[in-house]
Amino acid sequence: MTHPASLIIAVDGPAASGKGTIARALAHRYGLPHLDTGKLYRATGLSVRLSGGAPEDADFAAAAARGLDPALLDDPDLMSSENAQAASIVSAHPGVRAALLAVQRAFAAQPGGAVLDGRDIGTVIAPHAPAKLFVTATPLCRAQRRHAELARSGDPRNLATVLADIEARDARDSGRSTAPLVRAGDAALLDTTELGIDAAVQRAIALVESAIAAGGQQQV
Ligand SMILES: Nc1ncnc2c1ncn2[C@@H]1O[C@H](COP(=O)(O)OP(=O)(O)O)[C@@H](O)[C@H]1O
Ligand SMILES: Nc1ccn([C@@H]2O[C@H](COP(=O)(O)OP(=O)(O)O)[C@@H](O)[C@H]2O)c(=O)n1
Repeated sequence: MTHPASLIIAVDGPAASGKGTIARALAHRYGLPHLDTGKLYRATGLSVRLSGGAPEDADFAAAAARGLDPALLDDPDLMSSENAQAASIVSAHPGVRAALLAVQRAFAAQPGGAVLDGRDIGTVIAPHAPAKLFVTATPLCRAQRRHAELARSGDPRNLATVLADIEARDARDSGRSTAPLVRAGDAALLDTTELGIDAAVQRAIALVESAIAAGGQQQV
């Protein structure tokens, strides 16, 4: 199939649903740059923690987001469980989201297009993206995946703790008033609970191809 000259693919979903895995595979498939937007919120949470601030402090967190040091994106603590909770708390502050908006919109608007994954790509960052996926899986399935991933990195948390962490984050991400985690009305739903990685990626490609066939060019 011929593809539009510029293609933006928005991939949203809850923690450990497989959205990052799918977004990376789509970026490879279509030769597009990829942005894991969760890392921006994780870096903001980490910055607040390293400065001794509280993630609940909206002004402190917004200042951290405005002055983000790109080196934090490579910090070993970025992907830790503690930092995931901090990211979820700082991400609910409107000032944090406002500070991180421009860089994400600019990434989406680059010539040729891009793949972005997060919570609000299809609703806020790139609402006119022609291809949108909402990736999900049951909480237990997501906890099992994240538990295995954390165990590989040496994190000793048990499955029940990982599940509780994921449910707390889901509730916070879905319940916040600014840019909550919600499926865009025009996003295709992709439940990966019963799908392995290869099957999930193939399904994602099929959904993107359908969206391209139905849509065409787009603006951010
Ligand atoms: N369909 C799948 N089946 C099994 N494991 C998966 C699947 N998709 C992703 N994973 C694994 O689950 C973990 C979380 O996936 P990831 O893509 O990082 O999720 P997210 O970006 O939604 O947090 C990773 O270890 C990844 O390899
Ligand atoms: N576009 C985004 C991406 C992440 N986030 C927040 O950042 C946290 C970490 O995101 P992440 O994508 O790295 O988390 P995982 O899904 O990989 O566990 C999430 O729990 C959200 O609170 C957000 O609010 N908006």
